[in-house]
Amino acid sequence: MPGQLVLLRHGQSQWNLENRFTGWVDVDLTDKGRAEARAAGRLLAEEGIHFDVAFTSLLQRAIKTMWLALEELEQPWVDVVRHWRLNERHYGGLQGLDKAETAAKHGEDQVHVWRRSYDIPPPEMAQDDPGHPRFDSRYQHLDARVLPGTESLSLTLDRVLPYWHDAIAPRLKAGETVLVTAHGNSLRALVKYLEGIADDVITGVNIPTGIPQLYTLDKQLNVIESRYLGDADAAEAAAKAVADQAKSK
Ligand SMILES: O=C(O)[C@@H](CO)OP(=O)(O)O
Repeated sequence: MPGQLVLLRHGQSQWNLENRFTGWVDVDLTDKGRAEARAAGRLLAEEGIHFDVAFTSLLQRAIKTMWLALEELEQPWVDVVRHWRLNERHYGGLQGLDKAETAAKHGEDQVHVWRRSYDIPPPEMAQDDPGHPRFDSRYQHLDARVLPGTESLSLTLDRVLPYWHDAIAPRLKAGETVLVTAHGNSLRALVKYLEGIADDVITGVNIPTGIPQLYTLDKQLNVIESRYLGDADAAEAAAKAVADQAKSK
């Protein structure tokens, strides 16, 4: 019997609150985000989940969400593995910009293409931009050629998948229960792969902050069942609110 998989998007971050494109910028959680992370831990406790391993990105909003959820779950001892391949999709030149202002300037349709199309990346961040990941010490051990200056969802999936196959899938196949705490778009990429969602359908998928999504998988890791824990209507409303972030006011 393969194990269970829980996907958890981080709680509200400072730039979720300010409605700014975030990507690889390492913003912290807000108080609300920390509360969401703890609430996620309580939902996992109610479900009686016992994790064997937890994977997360190199960005503090995901790392801290994972800590807080595991603390609330009273499983702070669970093995934790952090990896850059679980980082958020790199938002290129949009990082730091206000989503509604960007929609007012470029049009909602263009911003929807940048946010949700499968294979059209946002404008690229210049290689010499001080915010480029090649100047960030946490990525210094990597070949600079793998570090993105922008990413579409398709490019995000291309860099998440090798890590899924090498590190995460073997643990599930061994029967372990696995937590992946990551980001709106790195998780959309994974969800697209796991559920076999078509390129034109993934554009309508939005992942709410801080609500655990529980997957039951078969031996080949095909999805048997998936559901958000807690109140289904609340999860749906929260996903819609994410979709609406880039409406020009
Ligand atoms: O800003 C971002 O990095 C992401 C996730 O917060 O935003 P969006 O939902 O617009 O893709």
